[in-house]
Amino acid sequence: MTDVNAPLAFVKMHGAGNDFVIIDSMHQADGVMTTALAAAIGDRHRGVGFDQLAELRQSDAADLDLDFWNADGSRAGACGNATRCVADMVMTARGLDRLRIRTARGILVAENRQGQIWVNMGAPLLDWQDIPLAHACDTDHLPIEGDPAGVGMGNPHCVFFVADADAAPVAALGRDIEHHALFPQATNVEFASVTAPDHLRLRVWERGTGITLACGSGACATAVAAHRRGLTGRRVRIDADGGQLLVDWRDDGVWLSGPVAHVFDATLSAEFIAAHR
Ligand SMILES: N[C@H](CCC[C@H](N)C(=O)O)C(=O)O
Repeated sequence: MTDVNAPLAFVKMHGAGNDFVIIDSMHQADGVMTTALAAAIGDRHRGVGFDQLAELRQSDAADLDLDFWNADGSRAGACGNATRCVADMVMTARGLDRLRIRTARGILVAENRQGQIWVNMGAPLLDWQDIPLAHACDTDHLPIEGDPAGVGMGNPHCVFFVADADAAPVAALGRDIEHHALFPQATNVEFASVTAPDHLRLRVWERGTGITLACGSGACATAVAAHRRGLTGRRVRIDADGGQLLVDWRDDGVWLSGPVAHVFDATLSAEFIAAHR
């Protein structure tokens, strides 16, 4: 039996500044994470702090299963940057060029192309039921002031195109739109400006976390929304606050790449685990 109150080792990684705690539970019978424990680890004062926590689990359908938690302990159905970080870590450790990762969204494929890791985040969800929205509407032009677009990437996104993303009120508007009635499961909120037909500037308010330095699924959703509106081609560079992401919307799905950093390895004490489980 696994001692669920044993010390818990984790890896801190950054994907373009998107900040992750990664826990490897591949050799446990069950995952160790709970909502309460994720929220405690996610608290930057009481715990460690992260934008998302990702837990690796043994899979009967892919090379590994991957689950995501937000800083408030809520679950996220997709996390592109953490998927890239985990793919990089596991492919390096196992000497693989290709990896299949099962998330809540389904099986995602990661590939090493000339030393650069790409993850296929799957086809964008563009029907209102799938994002999901509360009622039928044109997902390219949501009935919200500012004319945002709605896109699902396994998690909901509300994308505003603005003249200058750097001047956008990300915190004030992000907090409001996150819980807008049109989004029954709340939403991530993107503020994007078009720099060139292959280049966007992006700032993000993440559901369950707040402002982050980058958001992979948000970058994918923004690239999809921009192309749908005829603003960009299918392959774009996206400048997030913490680094540059690459998005390539191909026939087989939306591919995501960008920088990855292994920051440190550490261990949470048994006392911390026992107090917060
Ligand atoms: N940072 C993540 C997205 C987190 C989304 C999460 N905040 C949600 O509740 O959907 C990414 O790289 O895709």
